[in-house]
Amino acid sequence: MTDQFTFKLLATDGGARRGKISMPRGNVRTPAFMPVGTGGTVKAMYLDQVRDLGSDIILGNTYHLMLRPGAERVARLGGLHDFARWPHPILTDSGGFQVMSLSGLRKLDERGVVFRSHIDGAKHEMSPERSIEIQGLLDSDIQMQLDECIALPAEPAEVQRAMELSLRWAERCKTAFGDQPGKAMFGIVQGGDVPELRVKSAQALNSMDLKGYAVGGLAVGEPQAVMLDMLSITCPELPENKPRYLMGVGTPDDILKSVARGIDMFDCVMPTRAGRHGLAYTRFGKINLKNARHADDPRPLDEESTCPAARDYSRAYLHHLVRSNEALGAMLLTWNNLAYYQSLMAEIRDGIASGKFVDMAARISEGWARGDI
Ligand SMILES: Nc1cc(N)c2c(=O)[nH][nH]c(=O)c2c1
Repeated sequence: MTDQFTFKLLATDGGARRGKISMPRGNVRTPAFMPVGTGGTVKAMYLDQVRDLGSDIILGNTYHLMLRPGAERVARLGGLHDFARWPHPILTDSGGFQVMSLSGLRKLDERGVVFRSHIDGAKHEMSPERSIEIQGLLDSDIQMQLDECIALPAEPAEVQRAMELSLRWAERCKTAFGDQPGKAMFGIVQGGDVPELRVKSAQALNSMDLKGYAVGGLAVGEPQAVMLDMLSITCPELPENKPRYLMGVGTPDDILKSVARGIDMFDCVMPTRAGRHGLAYTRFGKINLKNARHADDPRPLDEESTCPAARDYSRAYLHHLVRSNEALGAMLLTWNNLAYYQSLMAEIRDGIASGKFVDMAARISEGWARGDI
């Protein structure tokens, strides 16, 4: 056990990195995938199941939790770990991204954002300081700076304005976070699809000597090639001895290609949201269980999987559950999808450690391309 937040780079294979984040609530093996636990729950899963699949850390959404049940209420009840019965590390986002994507954003200026709740329309103000305060009330282990993420494509002048505002907000978040040895506040690199702005943002955040760095402003509508190009430009500007977190990413293919460019941490709603919509991620590719072709298929999703949802249920049954909109359909497919994502992360970590990342990635990609699923 440790009372400090530390990152150790254990191995590299080309641009891919194998590492370990250590903090008082536990260790995170990187590259790591963080299941999204929006309102203190990973939808359609028991958190013990999430843990048993190999999840070292989950993500909590500050926007949702501040609106309901409320950060002060969670604090009174002992913090998010006790509230949700998840004693392991939690990363919380700043809330800013979801303010701008979910709420009725009323105003954004130097002070912060003013918005109306998508739940009851109540007015809220979120400054960099308030975002860090809320994440502290949640007792979050890794807290994200408040930033402004703009959708792509965007005018370079607008990208620059948002990037520079985010840098000023990073300084304010660093000051508000103060010195919490066992916790971390990560800065977020912005700069859109403009290489020189990405470099400027990364170098400025680097000079703040933060405990970790996220790459934001991607997975916001740009082609995968643009995202990957921005990673190839950004990651070399970030310190080797700090974790790098790509926000909101992604598909298994996104993850493989982003690990190859130096990313250590990922979060994405894709496996959980897809599971609720009848989609299964497998080593053979993605399977849409709504499709009638599965109605009489006695095969499981993957008879070699260690996950009962993938190994013990026929595609015909899963198709029936999905078409009947049965809750068990969402539960089993979410279970399968998170199991697949965590098995992919374990395979990636092993591939890097053994110096076989490139061959491993090629083999996995070939499996997806088989198509006879
Ligand atoms: N794709 C993205 C998902 C996210 N949750 C975020 C975010 O929380 N902050 N900033 C970002 O740029 C961002 C990008």
